[in-house]
Amino acid sequence: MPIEKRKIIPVWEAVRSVLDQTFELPTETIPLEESDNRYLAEDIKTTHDVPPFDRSPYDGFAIRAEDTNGASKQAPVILNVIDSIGAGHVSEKTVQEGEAVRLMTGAAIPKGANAVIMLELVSERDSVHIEIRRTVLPGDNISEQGEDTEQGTQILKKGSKIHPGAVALLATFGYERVKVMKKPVVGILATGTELLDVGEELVPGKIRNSNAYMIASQIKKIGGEPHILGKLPDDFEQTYTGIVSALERCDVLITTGGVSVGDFDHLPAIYKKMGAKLLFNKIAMRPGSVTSAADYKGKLLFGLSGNPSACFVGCELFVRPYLLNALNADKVHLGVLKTELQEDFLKPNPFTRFVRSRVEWRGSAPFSVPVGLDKSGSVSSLAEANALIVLPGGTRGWEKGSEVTTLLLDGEGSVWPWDLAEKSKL
Ligand SMILES: Nc1nc2c(c(=O)[nH]1)N[C@H]1C(S)=C(S)[C@@H](COP(=O)(O)OP(=O)(O)OC[C@H]3O[C@@H](n4cnc5c(N)ncnc54)[C@H](O)[C@@H]3O)O[C@H]1N2
Ligand code: MOO
Ligand SMILES: [Mg+2]
Repeated sequence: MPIEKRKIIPVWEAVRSVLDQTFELPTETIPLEESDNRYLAEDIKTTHDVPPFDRSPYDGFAIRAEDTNGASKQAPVILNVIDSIGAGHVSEKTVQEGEAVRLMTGAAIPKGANAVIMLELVSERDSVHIEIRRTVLPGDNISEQGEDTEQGTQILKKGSKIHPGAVALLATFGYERVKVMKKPVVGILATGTELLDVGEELVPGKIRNSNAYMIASQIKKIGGEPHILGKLPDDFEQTYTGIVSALERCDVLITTGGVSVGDFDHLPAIYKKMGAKLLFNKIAMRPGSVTSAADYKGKLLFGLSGNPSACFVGCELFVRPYLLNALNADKVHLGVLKTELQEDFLKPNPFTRFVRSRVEWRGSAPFSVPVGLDKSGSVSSLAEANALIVLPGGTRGWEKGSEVTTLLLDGEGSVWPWDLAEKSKL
């Protein structure tokens, strides 16, 4: 049988076509303590001023600043202490001329007072008299109501990922429960007669199914809910039926293996039989050139390569933005950093390469060091990789010391890292 000719597209075009497919995720309301790393389904506005009342930032005395006019070492001012409060209490007294209220950090400033002096700066004559030897100005040491943020300010955006700081704000404004996007359910099906379960002993010709677990871990990190739906032998009918029934149980289906041109690579024919609309099945990238995607009745099927590194890269470059887009995130792609390449890649490659690497900082300068075997079938390169060096395809190789774009596997993502590639038509 002649091998079908595939249309090769650049990476950014494949990414774009994935982003053009959208799907709606429902929302759910969950306890604040369970909201870490979830995506907010609504904008959050402050429901009150912070602080909600004028308060003391120090343990000290609330006073009337004008009472200290002219105070000095030689001419100290003596004030009567009329009350003493800790945080959480409000004094019922009003500070009048010559008076002070002893108060602790976080306590509300009593009526009549307009400044606070720290405990260390006064001498206590007895339990009800203090001596002040300096001039205090009105407003000194008062945390004013609303100085941190005012009521009605938009403080967190729909689509932002809930991190510890966001949790602090949600708690501040009384969100015991938080409205978040439901996690997209991602079905994962591994194909390959050679695949053993993780707990099985090796036998000749077989390998363990590592991709399904790797993808599940990537999906969790991205913010989805992975469902490993098992593995299928390289049999057309079984794979076809497996995929069709798996699609009913998830929002997105990822398969691994069987997308190339081999005798047992059934995915292309399965897409055809299903009537799924192919988005792409050949990308000018390495690893992962055979990464495929197809739309079946509004649901996306990602056909990732069986080769572990190719599978990993395909998930990061295409599945990540697709899921994060549905979660309303704004930085749906991997983060970008310019780094100095630490190895020669002198052989020109027509395809853009994504080299598993480690970004290391020497002082304030980022360097990228390729890690492990640079082959798409390699799994060891994934052990230490925290980044992918992007080596645009073309007629030239890349020398050690060149500045290269690097995609970061951890941390904040980016809005669109493909600008350069797009402009140069890579
Ligand atoms: N004649 C050609 N051969 C190949 C081409 C090509 O263009 N012409 N492309 C090569 C490239 S590039 C890649 S990438 C692979 C893609 O292969 P498939 O996606 O069809 O995947 P399989 O053939 O099923 O498996 C490839 C490789 O990966 C191992 N594998 C599969 N599933 C898993 C799993 N779940 N866990 C771990 N490892 C897995 C499998 O045993 C194979 O070694 O095709 C090239 N060939
Ligand atoms: O598609 Mo393969 O992963 O390029 O090496
Ligand atoms: Mg194959």
